[in-house]
Parts: sequence; structure tokens; C-alpha cells
Amino acid sequence: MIIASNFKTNYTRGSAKAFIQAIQAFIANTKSEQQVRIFAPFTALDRFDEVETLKVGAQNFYPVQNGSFTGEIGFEQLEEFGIQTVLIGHSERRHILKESQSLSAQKYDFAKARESEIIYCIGEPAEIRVQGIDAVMSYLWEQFEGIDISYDKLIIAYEPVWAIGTGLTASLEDIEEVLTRLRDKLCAPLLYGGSVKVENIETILHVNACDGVLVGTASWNENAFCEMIRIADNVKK
Ligand SMILES: O=C[C@H](O)COP(=O)(O)O
Repeated sequence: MIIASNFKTNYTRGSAKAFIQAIQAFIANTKSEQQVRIFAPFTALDRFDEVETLKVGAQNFYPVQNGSFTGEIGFEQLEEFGIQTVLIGHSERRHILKESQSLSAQKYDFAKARESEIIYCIGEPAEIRVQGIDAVMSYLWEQFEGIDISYDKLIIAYEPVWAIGTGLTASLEDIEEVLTRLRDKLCAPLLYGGSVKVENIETILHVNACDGVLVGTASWNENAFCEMIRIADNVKK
């Protein structure tokens, strides 16, 4: 399964390095078979001695190799650190940073052309959720506009916006219903994200169509993140 941590706007260069090294040691000691991803801030990216199952990724990039885009990070700056996995379409970029579907699709095409692994995030806000599952699915399918769903390095993260950072996890029934409907049309691995923590990760990972989790807040504690990886190791699917 895929167990991913999104640091968001947390951790410094030093504290991120210590965290990543601790997770590397945990994976080596426990021989965990989970595919672990850590999305660190740009300033913390580096060449880490990655174990095979742990990749450090970028939370964002501008879809250029390099150029005159003041304040942005292109792929050249990611390649310096051997970054092979990126997040695209996170709800905080869509809603807080006002990124359009068109920009998400441009980023997607760019990362795909460079054969990067892409964790592509989708999710509905609360006002759509209250309209029921058909409204939710229509909203989610719109977030695939311009996205090549047949890309073999695509991973999809379903993250209901109202469950992100709020402590409100979607019910297992809601998660199962959405992931099953996505699974009907998509071959890519499916992750759930939204207030995942040590206390609920096991039941979420047992959802049939769930191939892993993308964790924010609860993963920012090294011991908790290790515990989530350990729990995933014990879930038989
Ligand atoms: O990228 C991770 C998601 O935004 C989930 O964040 P959260 O676990 O703090 O709800």
C-alpha cells in the first residue's frame, strides 16, 4: 500500500531531514513493505539516501523546465535532487491558491512527459457533499478534465475538502462509495486523505478499493507516522 505524508508548510530543512532519516531507519529496521512517500517543502528537498520503498517528493512545481517565472520552482530545480514524485491538484492549491483545472492539467502533462510519479488529488467541498453522491461524483469527474487517466505512474488521492485538517473523517461508507465508483472507471491506485490518523487508518485501509492514504496533520509526528506504516504492514488485503 501507499502511505504518504504531506508536510504542507511545515518543517525546516533541518527538521525535515531528521524526520526523513528517522523514517528511513524505521523502514530498514522493520523491513516494511509499504510504499512510503514524504512530500517535503521545497526548501527541505535534498538528495536523501532513499531506501527503495521511500521517495521524497515535491508538493508543487511550475510546469516549466526553467525560465523567468519569479518565485516559482521548475523541474530543473526538482531534478537536481532526483525528485521522482509530485503532488498535483491538492485542494489547498485549488481553493486557497485559486489554481484552475487548466493549470493542474498543464502541470500533469508536464510531469507525465518527464515520467514522474503523480499523486493527483481530487475532492469535493462541503456544499457539494450535502447534495448527495451523484453531485459529488459529477464534481470529482470534472477534476479529471484534461487529465490522462491511463498514465501508468498515476496515483489518485480522494480527499474531501471538508475532511482536510478538520478532524472530520469521511465515514467508511462514504469513502467506500466514492472509491468504488472511481475504481469502476480508473485503474490507478486510489488513496484516501482527510483527517487520517493512527486511530482510524486501519479501518480505512480495509476499505476494498483503498490502496493507501495521504496524511497531513497526523503524520507530522514521527512516531505517529511510523505507527501508521506499522499498522499498514499488518493489514492483509
Ligand atoms: O495532503 C493531505 C491532506 O490534505 C490531508 O490533511 P489532514 O490529514 O491534515 O486532514
